[in-house]
Amino acid sequence: MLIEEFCRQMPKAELHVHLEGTIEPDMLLRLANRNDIALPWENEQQVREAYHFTCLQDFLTLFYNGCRVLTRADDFYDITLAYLKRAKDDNVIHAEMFLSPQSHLANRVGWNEMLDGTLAAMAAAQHDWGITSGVLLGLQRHRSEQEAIDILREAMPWRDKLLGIGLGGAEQGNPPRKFERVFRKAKSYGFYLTAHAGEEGPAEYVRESIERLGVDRIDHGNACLDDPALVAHLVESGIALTVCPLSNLRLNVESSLKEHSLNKMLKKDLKVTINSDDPAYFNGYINDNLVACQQALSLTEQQCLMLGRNSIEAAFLDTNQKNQYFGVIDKFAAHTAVTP
Ligand SMILES: Nc1ncnc2[nH]cnc12
Ligand SMILES: [Zn+2]
Repeated sequence: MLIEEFCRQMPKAELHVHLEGTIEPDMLLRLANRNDIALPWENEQQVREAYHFTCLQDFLTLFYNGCRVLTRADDFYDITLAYLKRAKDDNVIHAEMFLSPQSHLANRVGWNEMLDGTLAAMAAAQHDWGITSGVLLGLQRHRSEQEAIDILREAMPWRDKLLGIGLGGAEQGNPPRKFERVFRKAKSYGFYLTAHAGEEGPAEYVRESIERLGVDRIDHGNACLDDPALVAHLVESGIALTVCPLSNLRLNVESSLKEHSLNKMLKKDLKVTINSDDPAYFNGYINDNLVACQQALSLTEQQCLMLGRNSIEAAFLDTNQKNQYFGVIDKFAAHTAVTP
């Protein structure tokens, strides 16, 4: 088969996707209608036309506005199931998804609505399609650390059902060190830790996320390339970067896929994975991202397989589960020939 088809069919994990960023325009309009929420758009085309951004903040304003359509457990169920179905169709075998509690609490939507719906859809997707998944609470960095600590405390009843925490939102001017205490607490609860860093912010924020927050993974991480000692540390420690190429283009973090940091990251042996971030807003799911990079950078079959294996290695799964998934990829590779 052609390498493009090989990328699409390869079993993979998605490790960086925001559930609220998966609400497609038709779903957005349907949920708004169902919950009697006024939106400034009347049809799908108007919604799509609004999805043009010059920077991260531009996008975040629309993202938070879109969160308003989610009010009941059913809404969270529907968006989670729709994403997992779409991911399964891209041959995703495991997904780790951010949920942004502060966005919903600000809209007077409670924890039961958010998590009962989301977790029920995850169980249904595993039962029906065999796809495994986990939820990370995406804390907002423009809000206070005290608020993040409160969020962590409020999430305690669901502790065993959550994978961990992440840090997202407007990066510039909101350094990771602001959240040192909350990350320490989360670690003590046995949570996995990750943070968006080096997307719009500097390499220093990637370094701080590692040294002061103790993260297990970096989301994006593009700016790390500006600091050779940091790159060496990332390579040596095996800390993975969850790179989101089409998101980077849409938010003007990178100017083209041919010039994308991914190329340099691969050359420097950084452990990179390819992800979609907010696929409904950036018009690209994981396979769209993978195929676009393969085409732009002429990635080889071996490089594509490495990206697939990296996604399992960097997942917050136990060793047995990882070995099982490595086996699935190996079997795929052994039975699939790429036409030159
Ligand atoms: N790309 C991104 N960066 C920071 N916060 C986000 N929240 C959702 N998508 C995000
Ligand atoms: Zn993100």
